[in-house]
Amino acid sequence: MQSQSSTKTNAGQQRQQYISVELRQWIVAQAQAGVAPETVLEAMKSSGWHEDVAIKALEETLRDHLNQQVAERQAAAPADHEPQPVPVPDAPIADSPSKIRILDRDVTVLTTMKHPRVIVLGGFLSDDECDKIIALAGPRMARSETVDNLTGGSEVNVARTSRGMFFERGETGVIDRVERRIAALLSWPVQNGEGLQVLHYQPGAEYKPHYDYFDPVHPGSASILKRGGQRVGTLLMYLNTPKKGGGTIFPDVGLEVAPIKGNACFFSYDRAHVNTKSLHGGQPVIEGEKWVATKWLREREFI
Ligand SMILES: O=C(O)CCC(=O)C(=O)O
Ligand SMILES: [Fe+2]
Repeated sequence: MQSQSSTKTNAGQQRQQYISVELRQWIVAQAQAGVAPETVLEAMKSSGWHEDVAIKALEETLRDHLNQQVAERQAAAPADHEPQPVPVPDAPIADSPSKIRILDRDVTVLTTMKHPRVIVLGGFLSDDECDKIIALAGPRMARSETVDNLTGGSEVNVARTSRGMFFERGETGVIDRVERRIAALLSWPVQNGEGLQVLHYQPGAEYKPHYDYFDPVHPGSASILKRGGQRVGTLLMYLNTPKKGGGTIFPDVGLEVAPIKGNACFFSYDRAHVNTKSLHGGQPVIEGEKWVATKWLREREFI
């Protein structure tokens, strides 16, 4: 091994020397072979290196090597950053129908958008279905929680000041009927849906803009994704009509969907990425209250 680097003279001046390419390669090779840094350092010292200079050379070389590896990985696999698109649920609206028959109900197509994919439907639920769901959910409401990014568990979040609860899939007759209607509307199996969530917002309560998919970079996401893969679509069903406020907003495209009793707002996201423009939130309720039911759809069977 050559001993070329900067080294200190007795007078404390620094004499700059050159860390050769060969030396760098040798240091990297030692690290790759699993040789402990202390052993590499000892080898450098015994071939004439000053300890502090050798440490600096080691640190710099390994840091540069790591940075280069990261850069190479980023250049070779942009998919690491934007996941590949996956199939998503969608409604049969290709020929712009004003109404679609979904099992037992005629549903009006009010608004559609391609990017983000948003479909607003009129009369998706009957008034009676809305009232029944509120009555069933009411006694079971608790402060809404969101997913803890670190553990995958849930936690109370200041960004979400509604109260909420989850039904089991197929828990009662009305829940089962609505779930089957959703599956028929979106051609997506009932089994791929999470249990229906009901939220209740009082005046001032809101749900700040967020994404419904789980960001894979968060350590907590791995355990969540095991139960049916990613979320790929959301169907919001408005169970009442607040007097003022409470719209669902999509800030990336300046869209606000009015919360009207019985109407539904569907949106999908084919990858866990901001480019889906699926950022959305529940505006603060200004007057009255807001009840909404959310069905999240997964890639696979949700167990
Ligand atoms: O209340 C809303 O309008 C939005 C609800 C929502 O984003 C959610 O439940 O994930
Ligand atoms: Fe959401």
